[in-house]
Amino acid sequence: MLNPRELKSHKSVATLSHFGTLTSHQKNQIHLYVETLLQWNKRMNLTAVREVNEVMERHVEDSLAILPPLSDCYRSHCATSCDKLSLVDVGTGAGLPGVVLAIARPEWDITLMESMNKRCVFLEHVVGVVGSSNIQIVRGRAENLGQNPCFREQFDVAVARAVAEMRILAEYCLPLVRVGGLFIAAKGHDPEDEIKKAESAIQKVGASLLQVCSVDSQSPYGQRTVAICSKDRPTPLKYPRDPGTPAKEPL
Ligand SMILES: C[S@@+](CC[C@H](N)C(=O)[O-])C[C@H]1O[C@@H](n2cnc3c(N)ncnc32)[C@H](O)[C@@H]1O
Repeated sequence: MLNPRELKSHKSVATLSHFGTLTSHQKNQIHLYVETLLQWNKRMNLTAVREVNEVMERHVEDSLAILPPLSDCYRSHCATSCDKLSLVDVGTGAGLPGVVLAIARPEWDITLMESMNKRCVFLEHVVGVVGSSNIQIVRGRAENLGQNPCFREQFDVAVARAVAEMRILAEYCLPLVRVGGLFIAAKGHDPEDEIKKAESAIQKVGASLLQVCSVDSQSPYGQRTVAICSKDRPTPLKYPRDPGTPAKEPL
C-alpha cells in the first residue's frame, strides 16, 4: 500500500503544486484513489498510464489545475461564491477529473456521468474506498441524460476532459448546465482551431465562449488549457440530439 511518505520521496512530487495545497486527509484520499486505479487497471482498461508519479502528474495535477480558473470565473461571472456548487463530470471514465475534484472540494456536489458499465463498477468501488460522500454516479450517455428533466439544466458547472472535440462536447455538456452556469473543457496545448470550429455549436445550445486560459505551463507533459463557456439562455429542446440519429454531424 502506498503511503504519503512513500510518495513524497519521489522527486517529481516536488513539482505537484496543486496537490501540495491539499490537507493530509485529502492527500491520503488521493493516494487511495491512485492505488485503486492502478490495481484495477491491471485487469481493465482505465488508463494508459502505469506509474504512480505519472498518474499524479498527468491525471491528478491535470484535474486539480481546473480549480483555480473554475473558481475565479465562477466568482466573477456568476457573481456568487463557489463555496457550494453542483458539478457534473461528463465522460468521467475512471473518475477524472470528477473524483479528484470531489476530494479537493468536499463541500461541492459532484456527479460522475459515464456511459460504460464496467467503468461505473470501478467508480462505485473507488468512491467507497476513498470515502467521499459528495459523489453520485450516473450511468448513461450525456445525449440521453441531457433530455432527462432530472439532469437537464440542473448543474452549476459541467466539466469534461479527454472525451471529444469541442463541437461535440458543447452538445453533450451545455444542455446539463443551468442558465448562468459554466461549462469547462480541459484541453491540451493549442486548442484554438478546435475551439474556433465549435463557436457555432456553442451558440446553438445557448452559450458563449468566455475565455480560454493556460493553466499550468510548468507541466512536463505540455501546456494545459481550459476553455470556459457561459450558459446564457435555455438550450433549445431539440438538443442534445439522440445518439442514434443517423449520420449525425457535429453541430
Ligand atoms: C478517453 S475517456 C476519458 C475519461 C476521463 N475524462 C479522463 O480524463 O481520463 C472518455 C470517456 O468518456 C466516456 N464517454 C464518451 N462519450 C460519452 C457520452 N456521450 N456520454 C457519457 N460518457 C461518454 C467513455 O465511455 C470514456 O469512459
